[in-house]
Amino acid sequence: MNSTDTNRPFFDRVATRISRINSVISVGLDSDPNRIPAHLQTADLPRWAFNRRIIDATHEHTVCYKPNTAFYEDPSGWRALRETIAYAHGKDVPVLLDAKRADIGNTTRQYAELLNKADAITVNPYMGRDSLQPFLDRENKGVFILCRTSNPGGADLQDLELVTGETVYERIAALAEGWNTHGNVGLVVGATAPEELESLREYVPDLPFLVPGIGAQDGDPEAAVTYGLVDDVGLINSSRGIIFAGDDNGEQFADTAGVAAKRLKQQLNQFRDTA
Ligand SMILES: O=c1ccn([C@@H]2O[C@H](COP(=O)(O)O)[C@@H](O)[C@H]2O)c(=O)[nH]1
Repeated sequence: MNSTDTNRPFFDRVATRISRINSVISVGLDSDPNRIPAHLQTADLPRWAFNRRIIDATHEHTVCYKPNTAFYEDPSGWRALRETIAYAHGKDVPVLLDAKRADIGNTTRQYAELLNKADAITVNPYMGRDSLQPFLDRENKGVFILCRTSNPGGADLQDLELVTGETVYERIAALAEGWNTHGNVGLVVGATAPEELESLREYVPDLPFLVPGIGAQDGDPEAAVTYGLVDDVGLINSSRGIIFAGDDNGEQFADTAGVAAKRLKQQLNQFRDTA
C-alpha cells in the first residue's frame, strides 16, 4: 500500500510507512539558503539541489518530510519546494508543510490550497474553528493544530489557566478533538515540554502528535515517543539535527544527514512499544 496515495486517510498512510520502515521520524527540510554547502550554491535551485541529496540519503529512515515554508517563501523557493514534494512522493514519503496558517474565510480557503500538492499542514488555532474549516474538510490530508509549542515563549499564553480550570493548551486539545470529524487532526506538542506532553496524552488519548524540539532544541526524546504516539502512530521531528548534522559545508553533508537520520530512528525505536 502506497503512503502517498491521497485516496487514503493521512494517518493510515503514516501508519503504513511507520510499520514498513520501522521508524517514527519526520525530517524537517528547513533548508536555510545561507547554510547550503558552497558547491551547491551555483545550482539553478540550490534548495532543491540540497533537498534532493538529503532525501536520497534519508528517505529509508523517514516517515514524513516537514519543510517549514519559512525557508521557501520567495519565487525560486516555491519552485524548489514543488520539486522537493514531487521527489519525496516519488520515494513514497508524504510531505507535511509546516506553514502554521489560518485566517478569515476567503483567505483561509486560499491558504488551504497549499494542501493541493502536500499531504498535511500545521495550522494555528487562534482564530477558531471557521479559520481551520477548509483544512479540516480535506478528509485525506493531515491537519496538525499548534497546541503546546516547543519555544520558550510557548508558556506565555498556552500555559495560562482559564476560568474553567483548564490551561489554554488543554482547551485547544479539547477543541481539536471536537473538530476531528474526519479523523485527520493531530496536535503539535513540543518535546521541550515533557510534562505537558504527558498530561496532554491523558487529556486526548486518541489524537496523534507531531512532536518537534528534539535535537537542536534539546527536547526529551523518550517523552516524545512515549506520549507522542497513539497505537504507534505519530511523528517525531528533527530538522537542523539531521539536515545540518555535521555542520558540514563539504560534499559529505548528505551522507552525514543519512547517518544522523538512522541514528535518530534507532534512538527513538528504543522507546516504542512495538519496535
Ligand atoms: O512548537 C513548535 C512548532 C514547530 N516547530 C518547527 O519544527 C522545526 C524544528 O526544527 P529543529 O531544527 O529540529 O529545531 C522548525 O521548523 C520549527 O519551526 C518547532 O520547533 N516547535
